[in-house]
Amino acid sequence: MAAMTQDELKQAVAREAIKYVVERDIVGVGTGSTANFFIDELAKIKHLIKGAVASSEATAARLRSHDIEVFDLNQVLSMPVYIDGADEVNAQGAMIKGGGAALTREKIVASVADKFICIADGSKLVNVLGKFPLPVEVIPMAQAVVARKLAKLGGEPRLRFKDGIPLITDNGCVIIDMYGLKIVDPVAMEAHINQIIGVVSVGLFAKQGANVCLLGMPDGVKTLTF
Ligand SMILES: O=C[C@H](O)[C@H](O)[C@H](O)COP(=O)(O)O
Repeated sequence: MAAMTQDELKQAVAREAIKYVVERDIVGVGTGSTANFFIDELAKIKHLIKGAVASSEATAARLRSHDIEVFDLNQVLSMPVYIDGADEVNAQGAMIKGGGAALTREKIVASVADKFICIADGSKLVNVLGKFPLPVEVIPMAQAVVARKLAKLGGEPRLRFKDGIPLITDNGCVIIDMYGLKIVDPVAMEAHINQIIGVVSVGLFAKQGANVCLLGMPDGVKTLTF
């Protein structure tokens, strides 16, 4: 039997995540290629849910393309689950996110949900977070001062570019990626970066990490519960 492709692994966890969707309620939806597979699965049961809250403009557009109603978070008091991918996850459920530049809205939507269901192919599980560059969303005028402060943490801060120009997020901000940072204490690192003036948010989801992680493995979906 041929080995499963990464897309097939992502599709498998997206399918599994549907089991966590609560009928007649709102589901928080993340951003990225794995979340896109989830949206396509969600479309198949859209008649059973009330609607969704999106963590990015791209996710909102994909949800709407399937005729899934997208609610403004300001109109939503609570939601049972937030379902999203990750760039790295450790055995305690702490994650690096923001490879798709949606970290801030992802964190905001996730903070309203009762449970964070992380969906990822098995290659995202790591012992120590930090091989994937840690994204930090920053107010543009503070870019240089924040980069200088981030450099003191040991890694190399690099402004993220797209098509030759600095990437601008859905929130009108820039992203500084921290290369080579070994994150031994994710909760402390998240708190430290959060207090740097000019930082909007950091792509470390440690204080509020995943409650469940569905990992796509060659022999099936592995479920980690935290
Ligand atoms: O900003 C993007 C998000 O945090 C994504 O959830 C993360 O980058 C994982 O994306 P993918 O499922 O494409 O690997």
